[in-house]
Amino acid sequence: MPPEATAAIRAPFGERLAAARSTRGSLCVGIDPHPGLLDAWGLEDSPAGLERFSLTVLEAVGPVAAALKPQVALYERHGARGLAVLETLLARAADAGVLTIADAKRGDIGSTMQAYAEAWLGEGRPLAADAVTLNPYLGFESLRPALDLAAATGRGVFVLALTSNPEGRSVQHVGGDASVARSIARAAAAENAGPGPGQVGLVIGATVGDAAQRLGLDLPSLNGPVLAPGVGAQGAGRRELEAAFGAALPFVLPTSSRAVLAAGPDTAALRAEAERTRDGLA
Ligand SMILES: O=C(O)c1cc(=O)[nH]c(=O)n1[C@@H]1O[C@H](COP(=O)(O)O)[C@@H](O)[C@H]1O
Repeated sequence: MPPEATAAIRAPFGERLAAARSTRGSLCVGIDPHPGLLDAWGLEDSPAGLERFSLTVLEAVGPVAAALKPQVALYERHGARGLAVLETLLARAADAGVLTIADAKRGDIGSTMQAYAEAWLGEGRPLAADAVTLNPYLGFESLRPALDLAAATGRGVFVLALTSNPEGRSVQHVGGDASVARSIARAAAAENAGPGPGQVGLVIGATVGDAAQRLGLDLPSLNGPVLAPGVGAQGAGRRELEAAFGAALPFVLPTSSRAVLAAGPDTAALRAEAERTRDGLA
């Protein structure tokens, strides 16, 4: 057994997320250090600017969010030094008891997927977060190494089902009752068959309207969390979340990046904006 799959040293992700939501409320804040935001904060578009931005968000928003979701592309564009900043952010968040979801949207054939799983979920790996986003385009079962490693290490995954962008429909909605999105949701639910809240979540954008109901996704039987990006900059708010999820809203973790981040760099203003967003969606 590889070192990444040693016995879990933490409670299962589903339980840890539920605990964070009950104490800090149900908002995930994305850390997306776009060059324009760095500029608006008076920071350079450089690894140093990235680090200042990331640690400020952690300090200001960590205590009032269920989780933070760094978008890894914004770190990758700075190369090795950008990824070093991401490592620092993930380590500091872990020290502060703040859950992290690495938004990496990984997916590949099984042998390569094993390496992605180890990179983002493996015990002792520098980029391991509490959870990672996964892309099931190569087939849900291609994600098996990540599903198994998450279960073994008390970490989680969020599998793309209905994404917030309009182009997603051309793949995810196809097939009516036998849509790709529905098959992904069913496969995720099968992974969460235990008694506690499961560690396999779905990504369903807050902007998708009634697509989840129309395509027959049975979210209450998922027994896992639903990450719902699209709040704020992409136009969704409380009304759109209700339209998208209805009675399944308690399982949903609304997610906002740019709209909250724009309130910085002042930490008090940033925290107040995160709280205002969170409370406005509750
Ligand atoms: O997986 C994601 O986080 C994600 C899925 C999706 O369907 N739509 C979506 O916008 N996202 C991510 O969520 C973030 C949204 O950012 P804002 O539009 O600034 O709130 C970006 O990092 C996206 O990559």
